[in-house]
Amino acid sequence: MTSEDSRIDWDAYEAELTTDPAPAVAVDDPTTIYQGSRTVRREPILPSWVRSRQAFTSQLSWAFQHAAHASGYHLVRSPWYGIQLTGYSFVGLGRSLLATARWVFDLEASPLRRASVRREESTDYMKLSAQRDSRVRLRVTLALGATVALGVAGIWLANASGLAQSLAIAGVVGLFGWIGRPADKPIVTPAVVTTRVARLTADSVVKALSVLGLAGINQALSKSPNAIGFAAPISRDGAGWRADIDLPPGVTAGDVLERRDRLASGLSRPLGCVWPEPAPHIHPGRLVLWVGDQDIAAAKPAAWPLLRGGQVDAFRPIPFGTDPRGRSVAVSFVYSNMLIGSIPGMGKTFSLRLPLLGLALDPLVRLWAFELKGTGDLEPVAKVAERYASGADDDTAEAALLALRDLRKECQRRAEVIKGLPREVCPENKVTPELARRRELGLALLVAAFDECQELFSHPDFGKEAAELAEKIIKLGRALGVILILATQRPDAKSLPTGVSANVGTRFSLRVMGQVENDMILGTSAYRNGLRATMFTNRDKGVGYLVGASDEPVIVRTYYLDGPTAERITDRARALRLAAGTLTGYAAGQDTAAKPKDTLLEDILTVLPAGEPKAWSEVIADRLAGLRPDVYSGWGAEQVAAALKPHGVGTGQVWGTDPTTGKGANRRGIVRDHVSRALTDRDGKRRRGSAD
Ligand SMILES: Nc1ncnc2c1ncn2[C@@H]1O[C@H](COP(=O)(O)OP(=O)(O)OP(=O)(O)O)[C@@H](O)[C@H]1O
Repeated sequence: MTSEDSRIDWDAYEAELTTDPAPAVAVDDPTTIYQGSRTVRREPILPSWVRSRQAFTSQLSWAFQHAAHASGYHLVRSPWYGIQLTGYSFVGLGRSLLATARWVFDLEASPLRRASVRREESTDYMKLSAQRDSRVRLRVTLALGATVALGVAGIWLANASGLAQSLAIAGVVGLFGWIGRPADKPIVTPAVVTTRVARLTADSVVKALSVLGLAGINQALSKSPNAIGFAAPISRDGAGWRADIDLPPGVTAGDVLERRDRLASGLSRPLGCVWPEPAPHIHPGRLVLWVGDQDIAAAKPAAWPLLRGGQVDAFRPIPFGTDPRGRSVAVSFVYSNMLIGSIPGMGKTFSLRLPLLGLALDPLVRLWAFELKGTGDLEPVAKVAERYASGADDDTAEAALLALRDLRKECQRRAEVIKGLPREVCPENKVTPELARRRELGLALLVAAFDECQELFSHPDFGKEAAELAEKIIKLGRALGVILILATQRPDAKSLPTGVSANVGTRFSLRVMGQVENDMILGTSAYRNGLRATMFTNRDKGVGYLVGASDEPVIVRTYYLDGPTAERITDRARALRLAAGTLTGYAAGQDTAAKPKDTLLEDILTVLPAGEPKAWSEVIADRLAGLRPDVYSGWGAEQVAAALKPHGVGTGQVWGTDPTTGKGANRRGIVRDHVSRALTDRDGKRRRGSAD
């Protein structure tokens, strides 16, 4: 710990940050109360789409889109409907004339009359004939009246406007066409075909569980067909069915999760519809099975709520994705760092870019972005980033390392600022929205993203120092408004330091291949607790387990924002920043990502005069801080050793005298000759380089 550190009670900061301000996104229905063995379920008074503004607007927009779709569909087909109706109208006219004639001449009673003739019942026949005569007389009069009325209407129509004539002709053709239509062939085909999804039943669930090949389930079922319990009736939940299952003793939800594909096969549903989740807070054998009506991978991703416009408050959670049930899931970057991991090509960069775009829409948030693969996927963010670098080379890795060093210093500066504030302004010793808004304090959220961070952490020269710095920043920066977002495609101990992976608050794992990677990203024991990002398939792009954003881990499909959309968002964010006067650094054309000139070797030779061949590293660090406090303040022996390593200068045991105790001791130190030799080598190389 450096002298700067000792003035700050870092542990106190840590202890105060035990609560996560992100609002809970309940996976399990909170209206379910468990009363011993009985489950009582309170049905909500209002349907969920009325209670949530987002659900209400989505329902409304669905209705609108449905109506618009149906109108468009029928409008396009209306000429064809007209042709068909005209054709059928002749048939309809014939049918109508025939039916009128049958009615006028009472033909429906003629079989009765013929029967009375056959039976030679003259009284019956006389009665029927008399009835027919009176009926026909009345009906002929009515028919004549109707014909006269039609004739008058025809004469009026002949003199009416063209529009009235067209409407009348369309009406008559439509009416007769409708009457003449064939019974087996509808003229108007439905615009929306509703596919009925089979209801999820307890029987189908038990059958599907019994084909998983799990001995525990099969043995239990052979003893009792009721070995699989249901904690609550299977019910509709969002656009799918939900079953709360109690697996037989000894079987865990994780066992089932591993066989998600077999479960889907047993249920005869697409894999992307079948989402088993553990509920370890109830017990390890509780499985919450959600079976969606639609394959999540095939479904159109929901639109990002921030797409439409407006500004963002970074102290509120940023919309990140939707759970399989279609509910929005947000991630808070206040007091919480984030780690994203997966095998290549599953959507890490998209998942990292998404919150950066959201945070960019808060003009007070300072953004640093480093993309160590060199594909330029974070390019849209560069327009608003205070620091930005992209590349798979050493220079970019070094720029990222320098950024970490500066973040560390920034943490120390912020801690000093906060310490100096009156208790009533800053009672909890951490950055609040009010403090972040006071620009003179410089406490606005500073979010630094490192995509493909394994390139930095496994770098032969910078890796060790970067890992140490990242761990410190992750532990201490969050209270001070300095937040890291890291994404890696190689989550192993070498590429993702355990000090880093153990301390991040929010974790998002897209598809990974094994338990070790799974637990590196989602946290120790995640796999054992049934959180298995191994169950995702190659089709599940952008789909992962999100841990730490809410009380319960949740499966999330990230909102999909492609490159052009990201550009549009950062254009908006840039305009907001220009208006607020917060566009600084790289985005404002100042090259802050450029490395400051490295004068370490010269500086060491300055503080270690020729008459002093060796000195302890800590002594050198103190002297360097005296020489250039802006560059070296806060450095200790470790930093000096790490910074010298890329120059090929190592440290060794050096005999010296402790200035405070006056006692001699052997400690790690530097030999002046090594430094001057490294300087000569470097200058020689530079000369040769410029000569080439
Ligand atoms: N939410 C999403 N919905 C649908 N497709 C997505 C989603 N997120 C990402 N994808 C798709 O996944 C592909 C890979 O995304 P991305 O480049 O972020 O992967 P990656 O994990 O960073 O890959 P690599 O490790 O190779 O850099 C993209 O082309 C994108 O189309």
